[in-house]
Amino acid sequence: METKCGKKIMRKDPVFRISPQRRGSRPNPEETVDEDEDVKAERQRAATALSTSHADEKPVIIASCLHKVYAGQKKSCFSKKKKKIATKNISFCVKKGEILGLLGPNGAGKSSSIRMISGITKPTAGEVELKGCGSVWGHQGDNTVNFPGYCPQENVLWPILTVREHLEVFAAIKGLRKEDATIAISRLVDTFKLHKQLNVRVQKLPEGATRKLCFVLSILGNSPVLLLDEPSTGMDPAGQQQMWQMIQASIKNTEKGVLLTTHYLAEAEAVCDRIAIMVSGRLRCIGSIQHLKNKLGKDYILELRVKEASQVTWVHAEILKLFPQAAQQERYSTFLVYKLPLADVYPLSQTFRKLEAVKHNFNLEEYSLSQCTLEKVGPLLWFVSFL
Ligand SMILES: Nc1ncnc2c1ncn2[C@@H]1O[C@H](COP(=O)(O)OP(=O)(O)OP(=O)(O)O)[C@@H](O)[C@H]1O
Repeated sequence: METKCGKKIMRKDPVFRISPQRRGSRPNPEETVDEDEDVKAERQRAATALSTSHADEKPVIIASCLHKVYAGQKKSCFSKKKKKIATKNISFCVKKGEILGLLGPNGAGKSSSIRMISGITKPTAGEVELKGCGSVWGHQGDNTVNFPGYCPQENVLWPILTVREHLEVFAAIKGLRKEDATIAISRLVDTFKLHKQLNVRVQKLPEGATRKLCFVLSILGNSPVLLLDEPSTGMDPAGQQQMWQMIQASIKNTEKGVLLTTHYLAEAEAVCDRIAIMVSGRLRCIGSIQHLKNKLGKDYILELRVKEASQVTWVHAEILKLFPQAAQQERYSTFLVYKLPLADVYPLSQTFRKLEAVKHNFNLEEYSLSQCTLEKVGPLLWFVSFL
């Protein structure tokens, strides 16, 4: 390989990148303050899971008190190195058959977390245990050499190797027997329609196809743990859909677990069973999508379209009379939008009766009452960073 690719390329070699370094860090004893109940409960779950000796009860991924401080760079020879805290004592588990989404703005610490879990980056403190790969960082090391399926954020591939050569090299590294590798590769090539690109060198592939190859390489070998760092970046919508289906299909009714980082709420909502939100290195929220909506989007959105502009003032007054805590969000000519707190909306049957009366009395064209979607919750997520 070295003769073929040259030294420079080998330094960025994906094989070395996926070779986990092991152990050497201790759990962080630092107390965590002002954490929400869901985050605290997850921390406890991770700690308990680490200490259990029953293999059946172990989650697929356990990350406990992961803390990462980067040394930082000197701005000048006179200034001191400024340390950067990328993650602050984060803990979570991924259960069997679960896809956990790690969501957060740029610089939240998602990639640092996934790199520590994959074994590539050494945590400053904390423990990681992966099913089938043993203790990546922590006390009870073993000598297991299985690799997790890892799709890094950057496409770290050999530019002059073809798609086929990548698939074959990765199959060999992951220990697949020749006949198993042939079957697995041909299945993946069919699923992702890679036939035409099989003999194309990576340097000639379009961005979306390169990303797809990275993802395919991560799922090759059937690892029980899949770590996907923004896998769909640069893909077209059809490619994204294919990938989402593949992720779900590959873990359905299995004992595998997936950790997926994403910027896209739509992706998290489409693929993930639970979502963890990271802001400024801290875990701020973890749970099902419904939990997230309940926690961050307690409000309902009422949208009304009035037929005649002359009626708008009357409709507005009526809405405030019926729902005293309604907060008007927008008004475009005859279109009105309000935010209604939960207390004003329940019981829903009564609210719909009131709205039907408004529709009838004020000749509304239409109205809708809906709970915040995850997309609507979106801006609130980033708002959490100011809490
Ligand atoms: N090798 C490094 N050395 C110094 N600081 C780093 C290093 N890697 C990451 N950081 C810093 O740590 C913080 C967290 O970065 P990280 O890449 O984990 O965030 P992220 O949530 O994955 O962001 P993005 O979505 O943009 O990838 C950022 O402020 C980043 O600048």
